[in-house]
Amino acid sequence: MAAPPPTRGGRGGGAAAAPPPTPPTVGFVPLPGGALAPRGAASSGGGGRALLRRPRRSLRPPAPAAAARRPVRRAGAGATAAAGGGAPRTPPGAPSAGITDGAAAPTGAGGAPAAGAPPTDGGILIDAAGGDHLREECGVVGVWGDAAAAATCYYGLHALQHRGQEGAGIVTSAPDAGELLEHKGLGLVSEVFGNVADLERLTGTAAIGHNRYSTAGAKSVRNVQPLVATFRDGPVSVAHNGNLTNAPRLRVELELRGSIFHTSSDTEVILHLMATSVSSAGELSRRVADALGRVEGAYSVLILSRDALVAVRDPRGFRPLVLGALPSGAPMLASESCALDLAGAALVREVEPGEMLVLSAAGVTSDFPFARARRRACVFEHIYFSKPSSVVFGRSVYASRVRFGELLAATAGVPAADVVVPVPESGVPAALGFSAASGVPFQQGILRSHYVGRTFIQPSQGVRDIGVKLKLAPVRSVIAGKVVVAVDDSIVRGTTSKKIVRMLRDAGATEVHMRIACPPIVGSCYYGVDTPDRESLISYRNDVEATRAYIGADSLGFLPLDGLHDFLGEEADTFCDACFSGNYPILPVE
Ligand SMILES: O=P(O)(O)OC[C@H]1O[C@H](OP(=O)(O)OP(=O)(O)O)[C@H](O)[C@@H]1O
Ligand SMILES: NC(=O)CC[C@H](N)C(=O)O
Repeated sequence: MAAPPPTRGGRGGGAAAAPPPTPPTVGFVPLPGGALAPRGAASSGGGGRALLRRPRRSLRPPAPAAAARRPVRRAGAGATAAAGGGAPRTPPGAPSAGITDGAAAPTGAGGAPAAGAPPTDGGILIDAAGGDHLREECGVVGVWGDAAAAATCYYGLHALQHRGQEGAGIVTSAPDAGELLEHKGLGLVSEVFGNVADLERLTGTAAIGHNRYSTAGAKSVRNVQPLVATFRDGPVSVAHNGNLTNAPRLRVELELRGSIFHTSSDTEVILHLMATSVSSAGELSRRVADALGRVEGAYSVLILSRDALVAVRDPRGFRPLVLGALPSGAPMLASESCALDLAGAALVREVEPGEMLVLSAAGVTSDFPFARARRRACVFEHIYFSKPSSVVFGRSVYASRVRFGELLAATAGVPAADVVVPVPESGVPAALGFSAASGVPFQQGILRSHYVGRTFIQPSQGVRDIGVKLKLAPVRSVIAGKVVVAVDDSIVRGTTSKKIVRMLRDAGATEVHMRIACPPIVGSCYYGVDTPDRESLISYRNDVEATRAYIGADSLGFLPLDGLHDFLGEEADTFCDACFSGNYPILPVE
């Protein structure tokens, strides 16, 4: 794929160097119950095929004392970025253009910001508004027909803790019980379930669980999932990973028809749409299909009633969802395969985009009740979110990251480097790949404290600044007197990179070259990743050279977008890369 024009110094990738310039741098596992064959005409499972099969395949630059929220500036002409290209801009503000498929967001002439963008004056973006670190999404887990359902979910949530640290919860269903049992709260899984009695109280053989980091709605205990509602024919609970791009509009419609919302979460619209479904007297799966047929955006969702567990992935399959089987044969569902691993379940396959699985006493059925769409799996799952031990979208996350590092070494190598140092944790596999491909030795020149969780990295600039120092420490014996290549998975606000460069220089590095194993992030995510507003993304306002100057590195290089596409190969157009390209499969509807 051709790189966009380098209007603003190679936003799409490549490297920028400080003057003097450096060179460019289970087999089949039976489930309890009956039918295993998909029942939808368009089922990818294929008429007689077994259902259980192997898978197919914080820029928050610290503001100078008087600079908080000062006018945005950007690098002007003359930036010294190397190869790469610009990426289209996302439209200003939250667009309301309905659904598009593959439509690039409006771009100003020559790659400049579209109309409505803040003024620029040739400097570097400084934006001191609040915001957390990036790794925030949500994780879901579910199990059916398991005597220890709540405990299995608990382990699954532990394995998925990296996907959300704001709140956690588990809801269980016992056969013949009149209600669903729930326990949830704000905090980490270990905090919410710190009292084992809370877990023991959750009896039942079916359960769903959720780790939340909000993408819509407040960070309040009310919004912690799974959400539970009581319909006239029984209670229903929902756990959702993703973001519904038309939730605000649906909410207004529902409220005008009398729905009373109890949360500010987008997820609640699913419950109200189910309650008001034309199939409200019918079986759960029909209501779910009716409801989800009206929502747009990203959802990997688990819905539990007294009689069934329904798992659905949106037609574009933005967010992951896998099916596994416990040693007993009981089916388990999770955002990532690492949750199956911890619970002792075997990975069976992905839930397909647009697929609805219904787990009940009758067995497991598969259906594809929605209009088909091209898959748009989130490529950032491979770059940053998912755990390296997971298989996501049919690919090993670890292998992807190592390959990103190898490609980075090939496109933005550092001649005469002495040592490759990863920025823990997410930068480690890419640094290994960079080292292997370049022949420069890998060393753990930065160590991560295991006693600092993100709980302590609060959304205030002062605490965030100290947060990086609390979390990461240099190893002087590795760094001193060396030309260091520091490899990280991504730059969001630039906070971490700036601190890392300073830290390495203070530890005696003679040169520090930052290498980033993904393209510059230029757009916010509308599909369940809690990226900050694009105004806070350092690469939205700054070209590679201006970013390099801000973080203070001797050179800065990104994995180019076309390199990422080459890596994805024939699957490239089945991945969503909107945060790098501005190519949004669906735009939000207000
Ligand atoms: O540019 P910034 O706004 O600083 O954000 C980018 C940083 O955030 C992430 O690390 P995180 O702190 O989530 O830790 P991890 O690598 O251990 O997941 C990522 O790996 C970068 O290091
Ligand atoms: N990150 C997510 O998947 C969040 C789920 C849902 N949109 C919420 O905000 O609760």
